[in-house]
Amino acid sequence: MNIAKVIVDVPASSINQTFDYQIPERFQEMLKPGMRVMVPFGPRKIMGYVVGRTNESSFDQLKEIIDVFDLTPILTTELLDLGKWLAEETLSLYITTFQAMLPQVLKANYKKELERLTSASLSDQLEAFFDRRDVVPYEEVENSGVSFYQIQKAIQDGDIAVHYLVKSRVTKKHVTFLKPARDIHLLEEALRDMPNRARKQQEMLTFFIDHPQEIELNKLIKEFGTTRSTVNALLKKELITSFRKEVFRNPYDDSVFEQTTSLELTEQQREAIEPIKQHIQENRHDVFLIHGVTGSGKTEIYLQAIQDVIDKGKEAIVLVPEISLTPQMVKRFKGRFGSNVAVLHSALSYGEKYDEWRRIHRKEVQVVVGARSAVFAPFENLGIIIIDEEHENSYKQEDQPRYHARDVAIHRGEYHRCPVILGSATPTLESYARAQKGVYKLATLTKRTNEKAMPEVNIVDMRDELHAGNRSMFSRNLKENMEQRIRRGEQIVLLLNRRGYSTFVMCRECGYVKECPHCDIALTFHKHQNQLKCHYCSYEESMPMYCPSCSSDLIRFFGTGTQRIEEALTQLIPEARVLRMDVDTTRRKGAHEKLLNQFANKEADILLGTQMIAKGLDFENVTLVGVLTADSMLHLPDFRSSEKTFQLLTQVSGRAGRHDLPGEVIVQTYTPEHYSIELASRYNYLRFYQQEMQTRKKFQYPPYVFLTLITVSHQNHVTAVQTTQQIVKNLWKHVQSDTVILGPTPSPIPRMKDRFRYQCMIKYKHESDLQRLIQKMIHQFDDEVRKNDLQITVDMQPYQLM
Ligand SMILES: Nc1ncnc2c1ncn2[C@@H]1O[C@H](COP(=O)(O)OP(=O)(O)OP(=O)(O)O)[C@@H](O)[C@H]1O
Ligand SMILES: [Zn+2]
Ligand SMILES: [Zn+2]
Repeated sequence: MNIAKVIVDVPASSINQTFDYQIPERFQEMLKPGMRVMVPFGPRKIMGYVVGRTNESSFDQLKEIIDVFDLTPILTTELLDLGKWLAEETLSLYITTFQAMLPQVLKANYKKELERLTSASLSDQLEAFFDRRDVVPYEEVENSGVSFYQIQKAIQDGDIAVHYLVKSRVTKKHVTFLKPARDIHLLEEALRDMPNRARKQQEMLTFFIDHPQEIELNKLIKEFGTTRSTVNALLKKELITSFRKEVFRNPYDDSVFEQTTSLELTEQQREAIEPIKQHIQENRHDVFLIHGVTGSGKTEIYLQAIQDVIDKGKEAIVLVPEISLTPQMVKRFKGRFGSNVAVLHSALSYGEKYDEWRRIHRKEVQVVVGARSAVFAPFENLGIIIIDEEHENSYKQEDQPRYHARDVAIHRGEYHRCPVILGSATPTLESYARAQKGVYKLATLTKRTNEKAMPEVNIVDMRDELHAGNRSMFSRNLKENMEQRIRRGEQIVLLLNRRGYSTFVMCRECGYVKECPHCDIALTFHKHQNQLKCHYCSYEESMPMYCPSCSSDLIRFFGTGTQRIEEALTQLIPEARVLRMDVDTTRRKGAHEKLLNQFANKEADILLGTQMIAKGLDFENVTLVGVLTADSMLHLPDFRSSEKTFQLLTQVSGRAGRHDLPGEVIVQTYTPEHYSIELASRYNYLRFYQQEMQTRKKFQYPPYVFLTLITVSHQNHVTAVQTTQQIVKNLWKHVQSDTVILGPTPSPIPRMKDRFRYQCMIKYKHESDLQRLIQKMIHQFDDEVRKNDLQITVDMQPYQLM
């Protein structure tokens, strides 16, 4: 087994394969799959991942591995296989899927150093190698008498640690510790011999006699009220010793979380958790969909299921959407499981993320709570994977590799034979349909745990406002209610749904929205050409002057930003204290949290914001939620727009009246009769599901069909069109008879960074080997891609259609 199979770090499809390298003698014993190596590649030296070892190669004259970066594998064999599977499923490169599983720090080649962790004597060679130093640059291993294998062993035994040195050394933090250097009776002897004027030293020595365990230097100085010089005096007399120890930066101070214990479950919770517990006990895989209204106690179910998993000595992954990963959320998991929880969050620094990842890698925790990429946590003994708010689009990565965390979770769940739990108050149609078919197991929670009714939702027809002469963004009803709450010292959340603004055309007189006659999707307004276009089928027409439905000339595209609303709001109700939360006010790190704290501390009456305020927030003083324009998302050029509207309205309504004070929701809309608005106001998910499924069936959208999106971009317009055309033509020749290929059409953003973008959409029911087929089509353009800067991207599960 002296040959290594290596995936090299060259992100090009022509290089997307393993290369064979000879393993030099000195790495023979220690090299394992999942380690990173440095290898010669053409004239360069590059990084690569060892994915296997073998005895034979079809090539002779293999080049040798130059260096090995890791002393323990950073990818388990499961993750290596997962990466391979994921690359094939999503048509990504192997190298990109491996990189996606690792923290940033491990994606590059950093300098390393070895640190001695023990004062016990090591082997002669290692002693010579360290040569009384605590830390030695890794390069010194090469010409020393020690072998890499010896070092590897010492790391496994905990005698040595290896550190990757990232810029500004963020990867590690060292702390100096002190402990007695001699037996206690010798310290006592020294104490008796100490002259009386050395009072401080006496006190400290007494302390060490009473507390002979190691203590952090800074802590000693602070708590003991002593100085460095006293410590130094004792060090010099060799009564105590100091040593450095690596501590992991824990971004959360675990001691501040109040510990909680399991709650007595409600009837509905018990029914939902029972089969999950059984699967955990029997090591069985299945996917469970928990459909529970907001406040129905889904999280408590997760917590108790995880407890079972921990009791079995296994591990748990909990995925939550990035924006829901609030301190409130972290607190619930840390509160139950304390420091047994690692948190993977994009707001952490590279170093902090790396530390959390290593706590998982070293099996120091059994639970990880994190955003999308936490699904790759390097656990080897998984007992459960939970995806909270499973309907969230952020579980889909919109970049290579274009994966959905749900698919990865299920794949890992099958491998580990453990349950996968999807939870939501508004499940995706895809998941709910699977549950209806029995592919997933469904549990339904209809009641809030506190038995409180859901807040009442009032719909305001904005067309009536216009007719009554009110041209502002705020209906009279909303204004009066806001004023009343402010008088009572209660708080208000106002949602401005900004996505989709200025893209669709609507009649403000009658609410009519121009849609594509072939696709049932709002046409997108292109300002420059004054044209309306369909982004699915490339249908287009010119912008009408009058509403085709009521002949009003008040037909126009829609658009207002949060800042303008804030201004209008302070004019309307001058006494209102408003906090604005949008991408602009939350750009800086920690800003999001600060705004929420301000609001929680009642420093403002109104929290005005975009989507990001709709999730997970829980303020007891909020009694009114206003949705300024429920329609804006309804008319996105996206077949999921009704679903997204329903989800958003349901989520945001769940923010009001969660505690003692009753809540109310006011939804302003130009299309009150639309089923997603009407049914969301009555919390009727099931009816919405049924109605939406009919639409999906009629127009052949998921879950009735699968979609694949191919996007081609090039600086030259003609090249982009022709390439797409050719792909479409070739595909037609090979697909099943019931498969449809739409396009080529210009992408929703037809030109980006001076590149023209065209796309085609494949709608299919049965294509057993579509990935391979597409791969073949694309390979024909390999030369163009390499030499002519052509780009072709494939999304096997497109979500962002605009
Ligand atoms: N069995 C129970 N008995 C009493 N209180 C409970 C129980 N289960 C959960 N709770 C409490 O009810 C509240 C709502 O529960 P939880 O947050 O778990 O619901 P959820 O379904 O996750 O809500 P959301 O979808 O809004 O996030 C919490 O304050 C929780 O502590
Ligand atoms: Zn009209
Ligand atoms: Zn169309």
